[in-house]
Amino acid sequence: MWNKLKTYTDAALDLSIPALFEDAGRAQDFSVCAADMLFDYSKTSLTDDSRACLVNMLGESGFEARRKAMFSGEHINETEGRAVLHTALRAAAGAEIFEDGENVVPGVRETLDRMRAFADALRDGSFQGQGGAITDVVNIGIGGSDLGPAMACLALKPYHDGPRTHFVSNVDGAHIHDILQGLNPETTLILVASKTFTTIETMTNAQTARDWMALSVSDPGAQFAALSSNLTSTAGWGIPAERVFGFEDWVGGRYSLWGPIGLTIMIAMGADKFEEFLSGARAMDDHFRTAAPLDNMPVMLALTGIWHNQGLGYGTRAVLPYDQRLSRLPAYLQQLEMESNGKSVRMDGSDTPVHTGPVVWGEPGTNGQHAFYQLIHQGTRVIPCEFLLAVEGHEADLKHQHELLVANCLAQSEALMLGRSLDVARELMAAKGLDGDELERQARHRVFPGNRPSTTLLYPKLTPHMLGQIIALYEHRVFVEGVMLGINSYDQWGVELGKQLAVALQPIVSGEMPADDKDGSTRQLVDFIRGN
Ligand SMILES: O=P(O)(O)OC[C@H]1O[C@H](O)[C@H](O)[C@@H](O)[C@@H]1O
Repeated sequence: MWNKLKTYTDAALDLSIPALFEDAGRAQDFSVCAADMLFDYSKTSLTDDSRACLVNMLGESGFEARRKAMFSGEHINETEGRAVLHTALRAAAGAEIFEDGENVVPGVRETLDRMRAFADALRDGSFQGQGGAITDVVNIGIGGSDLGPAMACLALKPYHDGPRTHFVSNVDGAHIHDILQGLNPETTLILVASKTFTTIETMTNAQTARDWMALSVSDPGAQFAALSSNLTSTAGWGIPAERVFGFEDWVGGRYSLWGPIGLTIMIAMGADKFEEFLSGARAMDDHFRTAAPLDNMPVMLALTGIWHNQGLGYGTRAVLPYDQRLSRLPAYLQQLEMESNGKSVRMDGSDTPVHTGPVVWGEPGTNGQHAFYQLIHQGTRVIPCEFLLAVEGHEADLKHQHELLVANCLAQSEALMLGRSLDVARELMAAKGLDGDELERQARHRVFPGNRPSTTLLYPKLTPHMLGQIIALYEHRVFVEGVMLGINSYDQWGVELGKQLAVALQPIVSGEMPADDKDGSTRQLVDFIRGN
């Protein structure tokens, strides 16, 4: 399958992206409009033929059957024997989705109703802390139990009208120290968010929070709630069932913000807005499961990714939201994409013949422009850039700033594609009065190679509904890329080894055990730490 693509990638290396626009219809032909969004991938080297090859490869990968299998609750997470049903968390009330013969939607809706009642009680003050109404909510969780809700809470700041929200994830005591420092334990609620309820960082921070609260209130446990699929452990931790919001093992941690793990989002902006967030994701689900490949936004986002990474060998992908409130989107996507598709063995146990997921990274524009864009424009590596941009900002009184933001975003994709030729650079230097060797030397530094690919996702405004669409778009992109690679996007065995070794190293670091059986480097590090 990958050999077929090589014919096109070889040819693409000599293509001029600007020249492709001699076809007046290119921008439109190489774009997808769906659900009020525009995904423009025309500033890439994809052509009709290479795109058709990718669409064929998609067909050969068994994509359609796999998509159906996912939505219908089959156990496509084969290494863990689980279904992959985060889409059920946002299904319409009344929908029917079966897992092991049971319709899971009523249970999902019941949990959402319980979340709503709890969030309402916090927001209207009927749930009281030991010093009055709850003013602050701290979500203690890590990975999927942190990145999603933290990213979404920041993204939807204009909609916050509930208690303040905070996130603690790192086991580094500095994190919880700095967050709790400014809070009143009598009016703070702690949400312990952990699918497994065993993650050492989260359980350690939760205990620290309980100790902190116990210094000021007589019943610290009364201001704790749990978001988890491990109901035995939440009970063991002393959190009463009415404040435990559970979910099933068919929700992967990095796909879990649509249910209980999203409770912080619901508390911040209210259950109705949270429903809008879910409905956005649902709209993207409906689009993804029905649209033909060329009209299917997640599919084309994925095929563009495959073209750049597996096809052309560009090993990283920059995600560049020109939207300050999406500043945590790159971090969120790092887990979503790199934990999902960072594999090297296929479903059948064989090695993958091509690279799997790319390195995903990024920062919001325009900040990144003043930091790392230099390398994107003139460095030796080609880095496909994925721009995201809202047509309208929330700050009506700062429209001129939004226009500047938009202009910058468009300017970057234009500059990447068009570059600046040596001739133009020479003219610039001549205009500055240079000539001869010095003109030539200076001009060379001012050349932009151009022909650098980027895509742009435009959306009207970052509302709860729109954010739901955007996140679901990326979730489905990961699915499509995973299917084409033949890997399981829904396990994460690669995080296990370090965790096990950390447990074994703790008594060595504290000095209770010798480091004798460790390698020379680890022994040296331990000696230095102990010696200091
Ligand atoms: O929600 P938890 O069970 O605490 O897990 C938190 C995180 O820990 C792990 O190491 C996994 O790699 C992540 O996928 C997960 O989101």
